[in-house]
Amino acid sequence: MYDKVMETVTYLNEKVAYRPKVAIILGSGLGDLVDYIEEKVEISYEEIPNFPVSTVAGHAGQLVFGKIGGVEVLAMKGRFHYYEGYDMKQVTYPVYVMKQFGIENIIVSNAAGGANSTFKPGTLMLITDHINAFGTNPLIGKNDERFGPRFPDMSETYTKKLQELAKTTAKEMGIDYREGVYLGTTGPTYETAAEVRAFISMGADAIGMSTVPEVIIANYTGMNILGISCITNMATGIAKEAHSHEAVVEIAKRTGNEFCRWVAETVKKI
Ligand SMILES: O=P(O)(O)O[C@H]1O[C@H](CO)[C@@H](O)[C@H]1O
Ligand code: HPA
Repeated sequence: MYDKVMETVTYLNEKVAYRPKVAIILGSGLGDLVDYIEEKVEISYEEIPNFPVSTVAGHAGQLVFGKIGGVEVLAMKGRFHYYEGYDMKQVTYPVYVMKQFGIENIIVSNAAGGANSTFKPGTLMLITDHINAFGTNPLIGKNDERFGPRFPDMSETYTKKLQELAKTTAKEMGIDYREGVYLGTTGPTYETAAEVRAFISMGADAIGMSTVPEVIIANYTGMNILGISCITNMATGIAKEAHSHEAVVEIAKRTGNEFCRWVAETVKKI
């Protein structure tokens, strides 16, 4: 794995002059953030050695390098989900690459169902912590100390300093946000109402099918982490209507503007 990662990193180093310290993983329907990136260099996943290819609607499959307000960034437009059939090492492969490429701060975003009944579609939630309900862990297997320790601590997974920065920025910009716990499951089924009740009793405020594996690896490799969920629907049992991915993407796109403004301004201060 290490050699493969380094091969990918060498390719990127040769292909682009940018050396960003900040990366952003864009969730379903949140790809418009790349419109805030100037002097872009875009690379399709197909072109990148050892990179998996994204198959989900609303996920383009490109690495986008450039600048937001003078700060160099790397945006991942299209992520890999466990339910697509990738194994956990493939799902998290880009995060390993980012770390070796020099990324120190990662912003992870997602579209998620609201489990906290005080949320509504369009609510932006700053992730304060997560629950891994995938039933597996991307670090299962032999550990390679060149990436990180065998038993990573997760007592401050979502970096307090970045949370404070995002909160201050939101307040300055008049952006409304909530805070909460993200619970990640495998999908691809949306939850049953009984599962949502169980997840709420476990402490979930938002439910999705991504983010947790990437964050586990970002924490393991020693990155600072900021997470934002865009609540696109209320979770099953709270919502009156049935779910569809088309509706998820549409709401994410519609409310994505606030998300993009918030992330762009926060990036400038990192
Ligand atoms: O988490 P992201 O990739 O934003 O997407 C969310 O939206 C999709 C379901 O509609 C799932 O992939 C879920 O995880
Ligand atoms: N559940 C799981 N994942 C999701 C949801 C949901 O309600 N909405 C968007 N992604």
